[in-house]
Amino acid sequence: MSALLEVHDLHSGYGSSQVLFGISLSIEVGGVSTLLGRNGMGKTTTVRSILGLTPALSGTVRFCGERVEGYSPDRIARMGLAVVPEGRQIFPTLSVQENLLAFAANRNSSTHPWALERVYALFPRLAERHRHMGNQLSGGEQQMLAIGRALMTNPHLLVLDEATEGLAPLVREDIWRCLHTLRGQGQSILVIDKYVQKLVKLADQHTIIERGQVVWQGASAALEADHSLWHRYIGV
Ligand SMILES: Nc1ncnc2c1ncn2[C@@H]1O[C@H](COP(=O)(O)OP(=O)(O)OP(=O)(O)O)[C@@H](O)[C@H]1O
Repeated sequence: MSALLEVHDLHSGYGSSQVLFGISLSIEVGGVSTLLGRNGMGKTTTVRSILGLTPALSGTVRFCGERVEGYSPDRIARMGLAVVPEGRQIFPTLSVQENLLAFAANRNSSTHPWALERVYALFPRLAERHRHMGNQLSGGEQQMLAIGRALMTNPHLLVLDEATEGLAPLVREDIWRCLHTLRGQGQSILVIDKYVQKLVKLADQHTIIERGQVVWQGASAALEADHSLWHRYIGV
């Protein structure tokens, strides 16, 4: 397998406040990886820096074999990097269907691209609500819509930042089920979340960060076996 995303020694921050101090991680094609750590440790900033929203101070970001630091967020997104951001950011005054169609594209040149029917099969709830406006949806439905909208771009890499945050346990289960399905279909995914118990079942590789630095990296079996890591760095 070849690396889809390779981040090397990334330093980044906001104005004079440096937040990342040398983050390195990589995701293989078809791989599922996580970024873990307590609140405020730099997970979202890492994603923002990969996407070009927060410019890197130094270090390299390679996506699909191309150096992308300095590229605009739009250009990186068009290369096939889709982020489901914290807070979902769906369009409140567009219907479910209009939200899904808003950015539809075939960015990974798939022979079996995502289309409305496929998203509705993954999330039957969205099919039932397809005429409802974004602002009429529950939190869980909004999250499903945000994931569906990202999939409609047919991304090489899907990044989920706290996708299960604030959701009821049953709805959370729905999101995990969907991510397992996507994994089975070969979708490369980077997940930021705090439910380690679920993540060790879903993902292959994990990166734990603390105060903007990588403190541990490894496979699911190693993370599952060492609960002291969970307590020390993730707070569970
Ligand atoms: N726009 C910003 N301007 C200045 N500082 C910021 C900004 N966004 C985040 N920070 C700071 O950067 C640090 C890392 O935040 P970040 O959001 O990356 O953490 P996180 O690990 O994703 O945590 P959370 O789960 O709380 O989102 C924090 O100290 C935060 O206060």
